[in-house]
Amino acid sequence: MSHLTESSAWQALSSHQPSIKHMRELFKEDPQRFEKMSLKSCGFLFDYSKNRLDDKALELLIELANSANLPAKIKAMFAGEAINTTENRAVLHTALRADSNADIRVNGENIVPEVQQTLAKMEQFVADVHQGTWKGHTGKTITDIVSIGIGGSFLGPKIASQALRPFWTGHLNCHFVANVDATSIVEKLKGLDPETTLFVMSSKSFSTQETLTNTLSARKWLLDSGAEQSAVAKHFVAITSNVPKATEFGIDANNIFPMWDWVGGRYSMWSAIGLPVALLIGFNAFRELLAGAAEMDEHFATQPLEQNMPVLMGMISLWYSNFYGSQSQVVLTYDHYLRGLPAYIQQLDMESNGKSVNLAGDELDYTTGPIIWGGEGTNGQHAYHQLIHQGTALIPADFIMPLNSHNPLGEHHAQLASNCFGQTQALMQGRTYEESLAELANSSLSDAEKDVIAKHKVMPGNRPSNTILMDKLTPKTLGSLIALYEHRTFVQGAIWDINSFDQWGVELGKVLGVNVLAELNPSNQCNKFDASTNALINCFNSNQI
Ligand SMILES: O=P(O)(O)OC[C@H]1O[C@H](O)[C@H](O)[C@@H](O)[C@@H]1O
Repeated sequence: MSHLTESSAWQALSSHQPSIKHMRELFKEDPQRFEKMSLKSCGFLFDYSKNRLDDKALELLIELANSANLPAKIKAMFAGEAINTTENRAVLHTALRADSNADIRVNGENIVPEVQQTLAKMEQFVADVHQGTWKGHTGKTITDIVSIGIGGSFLGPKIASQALRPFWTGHLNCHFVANVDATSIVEKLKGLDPETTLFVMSSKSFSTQETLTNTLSARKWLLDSGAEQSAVAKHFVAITSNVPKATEFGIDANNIFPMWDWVGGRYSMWSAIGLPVALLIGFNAFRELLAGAAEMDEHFATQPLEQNMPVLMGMISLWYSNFYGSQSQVVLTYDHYLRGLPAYIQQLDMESNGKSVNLAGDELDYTTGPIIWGGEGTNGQHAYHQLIHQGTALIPADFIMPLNSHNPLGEHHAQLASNCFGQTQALMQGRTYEESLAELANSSLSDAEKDVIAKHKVMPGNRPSNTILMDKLTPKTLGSLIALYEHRTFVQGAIWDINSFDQWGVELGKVLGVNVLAELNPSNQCNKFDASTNALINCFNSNQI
């Protein structure tokens, strides 16, 4: 038994869980349930009343958070302590959106001035590109940005650009290349003009195979168009923490935007990794994005645990993972512009909390990160909501929706909202056998047939959901929303005593992939590895199924 599962709060939660009534009963018993289990802050209404929680469970979850020293761990992160213990690094994505007068030290040095200098460099660059001061090698204004990056160097800018489409200034179009599959870059370059295309190469390590390969192909595309080598300086900029490797690669030193090792890749869109977003929406709007995140930081750092949105979201999610055996959780965005957000949260949370040893390196005796997935509503209702309503798995859901659409059109938004709210209600209350049978009362079925069909129509309900509403999707609310999920992830990692900020699990596949690559050529009959891998390699080499 670990320190966590031995704790009195954990034990109390475990013994209390079976006594919690069906949500239908909880709502019947307490007309004030919504008032007691909802929160307004940072422009959000956070409704957590449709959860399998009573007052006692909530109280014990907060007690568990305190017994895990969550308040002290939150302070340690904001203070720049090396909480990423396996890499001996601070975790300071919050510093990227901190006030310019803040004093946040890493190894005794205040890092805020360099963050501000980089923001200023970004702002000037955005202005130069927008105003045509920055031109291509033939003197033409830039029309298209091609962002090359993967993982945390891709998904943040990608989904933020998509979410903030109504805020694009109109100066530029943007294309994202991530996968090493040539189809990605070939399709994205189709129809682009080498004279007016700017490549933004994003790689914290400057050693990611996919990104380097795509950048080499992009450079070849430019030079094959007849451009001189000197043209590269006008069509490539880079964001990296590895400046020497970037200059060695041929990126002009003046075109390199720094980032730092105290920013994790999946937490980096607030840094110069967010340059594609700033180029699309303008720098003032990018500052709004940062301000939204900063507001959530302030909330997270100052609010008592029981009034703290990321803490409540994190603890409620943990409640289902550790006390209901829930293996996956779903994020449902009832907004087409937010259709990419579930994938972003998936990367953020699963790469952070997909761990199985604690900070000391000991195997854990409890579940950690859930499988995060999701998509846009109402599409999911026609795809996977059946399982969420009537499947055997318990899948807690987050519903996210703005009150106001950027595209008000007749009944559309009211119908979207009615679906969002109707789904959370159906998940909560379900449909009893008696209700199902009553619905069949006038059917021509026999009594025996009605009995069977009614059983198939029963929906257990008691399926939990959080609902997050905002006035409108803007750079500010998007910033607060993403920061909310960053801190939710932090909360869970802190309780589970794991390192949410390294990712040792992604390395082996890459190393083995390099060994396989060395065996891929038509004349080679590989027998170096296991029978399966050898066979796959030889099938590829022979180009024959
Ligand atoms: O930004 P880069 O150094 O190119 O890394 C890109 C991505 O690759 C790695 O595999 C990590 O899993 C990600 O956290 C990272 O964002």
